[in-house]
Amino acid sequence: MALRNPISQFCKHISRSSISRASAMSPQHVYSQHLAPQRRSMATVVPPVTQDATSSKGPTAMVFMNMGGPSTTDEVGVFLSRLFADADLIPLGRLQSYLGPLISRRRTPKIQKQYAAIGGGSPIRKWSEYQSSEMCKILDQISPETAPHKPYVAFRYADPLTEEMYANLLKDGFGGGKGGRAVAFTQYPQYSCSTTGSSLNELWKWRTRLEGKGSTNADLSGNITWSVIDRWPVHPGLVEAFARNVETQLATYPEEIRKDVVLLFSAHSLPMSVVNRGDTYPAEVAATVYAVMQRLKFSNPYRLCWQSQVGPSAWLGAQTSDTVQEYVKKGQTDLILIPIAFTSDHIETLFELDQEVIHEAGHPGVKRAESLNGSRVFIEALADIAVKHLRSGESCSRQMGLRCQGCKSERCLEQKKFFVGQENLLAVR
Ligand SMILES: C=CC1=C(C)c2cc3[nH]c(cc4nc(cc5[nH]c(cc1n2)c(C)c5CCC(=O)O)C(CCC(=O)O)=C4C)c(C)c3C=C
Ligand code: FES
Ligand SMILES: [Fe+2]
Repeated sequence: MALRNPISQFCKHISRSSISRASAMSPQHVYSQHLAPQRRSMATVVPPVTQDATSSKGPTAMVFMNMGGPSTTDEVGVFLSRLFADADLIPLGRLQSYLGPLISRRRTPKIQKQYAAIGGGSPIRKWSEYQSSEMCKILDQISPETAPHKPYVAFRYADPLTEEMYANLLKDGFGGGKGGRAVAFTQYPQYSCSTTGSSLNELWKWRTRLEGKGSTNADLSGNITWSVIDRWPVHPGLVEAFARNVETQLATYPEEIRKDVVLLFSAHSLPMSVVNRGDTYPAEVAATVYAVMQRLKFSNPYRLCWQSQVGPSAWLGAQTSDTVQEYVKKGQTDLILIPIAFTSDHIETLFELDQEVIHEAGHPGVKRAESLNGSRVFIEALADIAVKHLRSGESCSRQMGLRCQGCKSERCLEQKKFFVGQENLLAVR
């Protein structure tokens, strides 16, 4: 990203603390129609899973990768300092190690206020631990051949970090012996080099440090075999989970106006420099939106808009806040905002959408669809994505092997070579 004045860029953000909304955990016990019968029938034929009795390929580590967020306001400073140190997200060139800490220090008080306003921290750790452990319980039932499945969380900027997760994997015996199997499962449904790509670069770095040549665990026969679930933008279970949350919110409008409510899908924006490098995220987000609209039989008019841009450089638009304001000005005051690129609540839903965009719109007809959080349909979708991957024999998607046309990063090159190359090891497992 070309930075004219990096410090002011990242410190000119809106900041207003108002009503606090606590993030109560409310798992929906709704079963997906296409997954539940399959699961029920398998549960009747498959005996309880024990590693010795039923699994030939297990145990399998299921590693949920995400950015993470500060669980308390005290953690905001360190969260931002890690975020601004990440050259895959915010490239500051040779000045990264100087400017990163400076910008994050300047930004911390404002962002602390925002986390305080959503109840004192990000709920992402709570949701990631819940989603991963619930998914593993389902996997033990539907994939006995790779059981037991052990859940891990690896965050890019908050605890537990990738290095902590990797140390736990080794401690739990996944390295050594004949070498264990681990699946890096991105929790970003749509791939971006600044999100999933950054997490994979970090995973590759720690794999090299902890298990590569010259490391204390360098016995190649005992290394962990890795594969990656790198994107799942139109998985039917994901689409179903989003669609049900939209339908639930649509049902709160009087029947006579329901079909005229505008559905505003909102995704985190990207700097245009990243878009122009060839990042696949915008196209994959659009694919999710279209799939959800297909599932809803195009019942309502809709738009995709982009939120959370940081600083004055060019970002992908139209911005969500402008979009809401413009529609309200045009007299369209019944709108449902749908966060479409993240699978649980975070500061950008609970603060930016709820406490800024919706609050400022000042119309009761402007609402938000619930995030996926503890949705049972969603968790069953995760299990379905995982089981298909485990049975595919693939180390990653075909798409992941191709770098962006504008990519100049050695990290991306080496990381992709590594994960694509794991396919040969998977074949002999
Ligand atoms: C799909 C989701 C996300 C994309 C793509 C993404 C790109 C991106 N983000 C920044 C800069 C910041 N992001 C920050 C927080 C943040 N970002 C996402 C998601 C995506 N970011 C989330 C869910 C969160 C909040 C985490 C939580 O609360 O749990 C922040 C920190 C907050 C702030 O200072 O405003 C920054 C900075 C860039 C530059 C970028 C693309 C290159
Ligand atoms: S930036 Fe996309 S592959 Fe490197
Ligand atoms: Fe972000």
